[in-house]
Amino acid sequence: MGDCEGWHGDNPVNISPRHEDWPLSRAEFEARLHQVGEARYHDKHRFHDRLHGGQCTMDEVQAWVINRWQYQSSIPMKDAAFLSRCRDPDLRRIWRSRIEDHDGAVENGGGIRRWLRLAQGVGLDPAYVASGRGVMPATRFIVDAYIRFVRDEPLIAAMASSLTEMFAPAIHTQRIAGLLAHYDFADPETIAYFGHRLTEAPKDVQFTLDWVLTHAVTRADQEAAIAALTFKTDVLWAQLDALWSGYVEGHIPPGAWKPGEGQMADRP
Ligand SMILES: O=C(O)c1cc(C(=O)O)c2c(n1)C(=O)C(=O)c1cc(C(=O)O)[nH]c1-2
Repeated sequence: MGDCEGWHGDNPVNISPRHEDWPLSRAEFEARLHQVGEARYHDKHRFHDRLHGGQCTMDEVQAWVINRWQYQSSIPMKDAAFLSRCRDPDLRRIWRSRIEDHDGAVENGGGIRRWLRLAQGVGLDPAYVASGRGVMPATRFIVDAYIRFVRDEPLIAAMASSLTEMFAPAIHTQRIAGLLAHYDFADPETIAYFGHRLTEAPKDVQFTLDWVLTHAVTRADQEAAIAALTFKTDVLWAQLDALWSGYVEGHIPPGAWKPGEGQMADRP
């Protein structure tokens, strides 16, 4: 047969795996995950430049708070969906802290209550925001896709989809500085949500990244994890595309919040 290196015809005795099927080393795999964030994370979306740079109108800020509520309030539901299929008590014990971070205890609440404090700070009635009435249809569909993904996909992909949080501390740091510099509503209390995430997200990432790097050992599982992270960057990016179309360009879809609705001042 002579020199047949790299030849993969239908010779049944040639069973060596093709190069593209070889598992990535741990370092290569981790680098590929980071590349997804570098290329596609929503810190590069023009809406964030506008928000952090102080160019958003208060209507745009309110639209962001209302729509992002859909994401915030669904995160514990997607984590509950994850727990519902997880047979390992050690994994469940670690994962449930994500729900605790958002729901908190009765007295002080958690991230969800802090988001509603932000809503109040930007002049919205928190009960209106919590009702979810003003959320755009696109935002609902996108967030719903994330919950379904975590509920239905293999465990490694479900876990890897949360790894966008690797890139979140940098955007939260930018956001804290940008909001404090440019908007009167911003003070340590109204934007407390983001400060808390600076310690919560790295704790989640440390565990999940190690778990994914350790358990995704075949090339197929590694590629599935990278694809899951890519999907999740789409979830985040598409929400901002919808927001831009609705409230920067002014194409507000039927049923979505209209500027002036749900204001704190309208509270009986
Ligand atoms: O403000 C942001 O840019 C941002 C991004 C992300 C993310 O990367 O998914 C999360 C959050 N914030 C966040 O606050 C949060 O609680 C959170 C949970 C998750 C997740 O997928 O489980 N992502 C994120």
